[in-house]
Amino acid sequence: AISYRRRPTTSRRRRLPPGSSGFPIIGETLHLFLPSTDFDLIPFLKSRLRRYGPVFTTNLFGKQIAVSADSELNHFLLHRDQPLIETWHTDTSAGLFGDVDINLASVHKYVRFATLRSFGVQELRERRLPEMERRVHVALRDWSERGSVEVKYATATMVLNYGAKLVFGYDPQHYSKKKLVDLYSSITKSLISIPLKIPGTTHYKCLKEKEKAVKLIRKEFRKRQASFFSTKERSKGDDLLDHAIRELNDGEKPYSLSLTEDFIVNFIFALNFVSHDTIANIMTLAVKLIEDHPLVLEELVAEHEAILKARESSSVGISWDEYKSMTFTLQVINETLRLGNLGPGILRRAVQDIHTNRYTIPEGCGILIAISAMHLNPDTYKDPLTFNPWRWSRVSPSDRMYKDLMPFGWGMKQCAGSEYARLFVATFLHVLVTKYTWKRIKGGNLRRNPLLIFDQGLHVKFNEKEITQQPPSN
Ligand code: HEM
Repeated sequence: AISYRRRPTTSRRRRLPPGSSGFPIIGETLHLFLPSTDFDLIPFLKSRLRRYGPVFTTNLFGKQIAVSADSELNHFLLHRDQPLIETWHTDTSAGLFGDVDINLASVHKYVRFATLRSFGVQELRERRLPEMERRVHVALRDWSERGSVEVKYATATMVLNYGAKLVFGYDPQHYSKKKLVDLYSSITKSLISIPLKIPGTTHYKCLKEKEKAVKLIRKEFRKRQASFFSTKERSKGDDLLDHAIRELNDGEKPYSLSLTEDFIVNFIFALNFVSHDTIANIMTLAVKLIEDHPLVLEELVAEHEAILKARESSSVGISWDEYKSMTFTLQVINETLRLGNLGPGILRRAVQDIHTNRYTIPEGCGILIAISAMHLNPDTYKDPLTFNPWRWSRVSPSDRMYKDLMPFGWGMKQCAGSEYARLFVATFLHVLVTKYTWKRIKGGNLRRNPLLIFDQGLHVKFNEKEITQQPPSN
């Protein structure tokens, strides 16, 4: 077992984890871009873990990084968080999202609080479900009327339009210029790109798209700010922006944070991004995986038809209790999240020397908490590359399988949108399997660059199910 100390033992003074640093400056960065086969770990992680064991050092993007696939160490680090470690970004994502410094305690608390106020369990339970389900119905009906649909783009549109509505009242019909989803789609493409602000580079184009998205959000901010002062009546609006504007103008300083226009606009920009791309990826993966596993589809259909059958005729849509009773669906979602691994892991930086009984991770060193490697560890998950939702039946929260499943992170900074994400995917699957069938037309091949992408997209034909006439009962 690993143990932790405040100071290094003299015999093991500052022993770094094993590893290699590659070429000067670029280090081993290029290895990151060697693609994986399907769901497997990227070859770079796989080969280094085999060579050095679960904790090793490398040099990526010109920075020294300790990579940990060690369950115990990762739980410890995420549990302790500050003052031991802090959130960290690559220069590329810092350029994009850096205006919101999540390491400041006041910023972190406000971001969490404001996200949960719009997307937390209480809101989901009391208000969000009917509208969420309605939007899924409308989207699927629309897709079924088309020849073929690219699922990632289609789900991203559905999820972003709903999320952005909750955040700043976005309605795509009111915007004639480029749609928000298209701006964000181009940003996704360059999340891992070399951060050169030179015209023509991917990163440069991406920053330009960010400016357009920010402009659109800022325009809405200023419109509401003006009406806050011009109308005598207090706005009763309650999207995230309405709350922020009231807090700003009332000088409330939530969590001692002085809100500013720039902070609010940039926070909304970042939240729109994290709240849709992730969910759209998981929905797309689920569509692919379920089609590839007919027994999974069969059990899903059975679960959801049973829900419809048991439902009182007066209720119109999914209830919270029904969602919580979707045992198999939640297993399918867990398994999709485990295999899906949208990125290699979570980035942190050591704020002070971290001594374990084996190594020291030095102050300033980046830390990649390699969640993807934990999710595909054969010692924890038998046949880790197999999509097997049944592996989650009868797993209790104290089991290692359960503890090591951390697609949403773990500890103090665990994802504030995790329940919203699960609920959205469950609602989508409910409507999909009860009312539609689907067939892949083309695409569906995965690659990690090292973030998960569908090379040619996933093109699917959706068809509405023929409703079989029930014989009249006597
Ligand atoms: C499948 C979907 C999602 C995945 C896999 C995911 C993953 C993650 C992960 C791994 C973290 C932790 C990062 C860290 O520890 O540094 C995180 C944090 C966060 N996520 Fe998500 N996320 C998802 C959906 C969402 C959604 C839908 C929202 C908003 C509605 C959201 C909002 C946030 C926020 C605000 C944080 C920061 C929390 C904090 O620092 O306290 N995420 N997410």
